Amino acid sequence: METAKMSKGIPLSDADRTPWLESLRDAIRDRLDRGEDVAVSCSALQLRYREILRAADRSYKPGDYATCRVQFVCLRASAEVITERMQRRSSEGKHFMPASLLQSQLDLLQIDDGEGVTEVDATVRPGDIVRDTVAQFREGLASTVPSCF
Ligand SMILES: Nc1ncnc2c1ncn2[C@@H]1O[C@H](COP(=O)(O)OP(=O)(O)OP(=O)(O)O)[C@@H](O)[C@H]1O
Ligand SMILES: O=C(O)[C@H](O)[C@@H](O)[C@H](O)[C@H](O)CO
Repeated sequence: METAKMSKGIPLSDADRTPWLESLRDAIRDRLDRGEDVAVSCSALQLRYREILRAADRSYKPGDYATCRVQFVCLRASAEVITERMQRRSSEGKHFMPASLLQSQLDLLQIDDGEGVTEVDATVRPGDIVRDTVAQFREGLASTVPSCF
């Protein structure tokens, strides 16, 4: 239903997104409960959406972003780069989402300093994006561990 709406160029509402975010939260919680790590790729444009996903960590206290087991990476690219990628993808008939919806997504995107979202350049090759992401996480973790040497 949501994909039909988007393919007509209509942005989703919070009511459309909430059940999807809650089911993702439950899937993440299942993995965490089993002691597994998991990486999920989804659109979590707003703080309130990310708070739903952070609740996958049963110990999460709202606002305590740094200690939450759910951490976010924002893949950054300019509107021009994203538009070009989306147009290529929809012209190949590979995706339901038209490039005309991009502006509505950028209007919603909210990443505040202090929330601790890791930002990574998404214009490089996919393998380099992964490498940069891992490096940034390592740096973040290293800064929380006191040096013994
Ligand atoms: N690092 C990259 N370099 C070049 N092209 C890329 C890169 N990452 C993604 N693309 C291309 O951009 C388009 C969109 O990429 P992708 O499917 O990863 O976006 P997404 O926003 O995660 O997906 P979705 O819209 O389904 O959430 C695809 O056609 C993909 O091939
Ligand atoms: O919340 C939303 O509006 C949707 O999740 C969209 O962001 C798309 O489904 C996603 O980007 C895939 O193209």
